[in-house]
Amino acid sequence: MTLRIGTRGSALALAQTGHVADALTAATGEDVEIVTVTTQGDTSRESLSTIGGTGVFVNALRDALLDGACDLVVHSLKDLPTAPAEGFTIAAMPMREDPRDALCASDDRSLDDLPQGARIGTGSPRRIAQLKRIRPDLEVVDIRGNIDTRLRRIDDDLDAVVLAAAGLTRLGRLDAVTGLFDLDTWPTAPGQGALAIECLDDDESSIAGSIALLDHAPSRWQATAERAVLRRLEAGCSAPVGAAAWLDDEDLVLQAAVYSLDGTEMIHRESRAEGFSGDGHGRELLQAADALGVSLADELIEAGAADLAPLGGAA
Ligand SMILES: NCc1[nH]cc(CCC(=O)O)c1CC(=O)O
Repeated sequence: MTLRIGTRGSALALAQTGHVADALTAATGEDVEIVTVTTQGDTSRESLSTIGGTGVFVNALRDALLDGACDLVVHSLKDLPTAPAEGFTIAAMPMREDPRDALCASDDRSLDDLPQGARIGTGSPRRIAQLKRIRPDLEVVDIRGNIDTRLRRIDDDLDAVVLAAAGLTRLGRLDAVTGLFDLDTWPTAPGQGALAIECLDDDESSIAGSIALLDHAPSRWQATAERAVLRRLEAGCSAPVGAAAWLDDEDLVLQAAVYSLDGTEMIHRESRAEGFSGDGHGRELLQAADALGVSLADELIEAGAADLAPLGGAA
């Protein structure tokens, strides 16, 4: 049997899918074929929000599954809405990459090295708020486009850009990184650095079982807790919300923050749950991770998170 993997055609998506293809071949011994799915988001010159937000990428890949054009698809988990999609299942979350954000500045400068008023590029409301919080003097410039396009702006018209370390790692562009932000002062997008491998939710097929060989339980626990925060807040992927979970021995630690868009206000909470051990892929630990995220989100709401910033809506 040949396993056909659907992917977007961006350099990042192809790099991610290449890793999944190699891992799948190694784990199953099956042949693997990569099917590039062109989405409206890749070809249209309209802005993403005009054509339906980041959902256009996800929907085009799901349509390819429904049409039978491929057997599985690879998403960046942070771009995947938290609402469960009927008829589809996330059959694996492989070992996650570094979830941190990275600074890429010209002349090897760190954030502290940047002069007053330096121009720094990002289009993410969360990153804008986090930057304004620690360096209110900087001029934040709204930028779009793929990772290479953004990196080219450094030395062109910007002093620096902020990007996910994971994307830079997967593209072999760690050379551009001049600083990394600590998760406890700079929690990133829920699920950042993780991949979701999705297929049809079909009991008759053995595909989900093959894909499940790539699942990495600790990555799934972390991502599940982080995404539960976003879901409970009813927040979209462009909300100024950061969440970061990690394992401290057998405790799952979760921190989350909600920011006002101008960065002047922040509500930050931390919580932990015990008993996350072994390579248990069982339901109970996933439910416990989800419950940890839900209760932390409730603490944020209790503290006034919904008044700080618009949480819902697409990009
Ligand atoms: N929203 C775009 C996007 N989706 C996934 C990544 C990077 C890889 C990842 O987080 O897994 C990026 C680029 C970025 O935020 O710098």
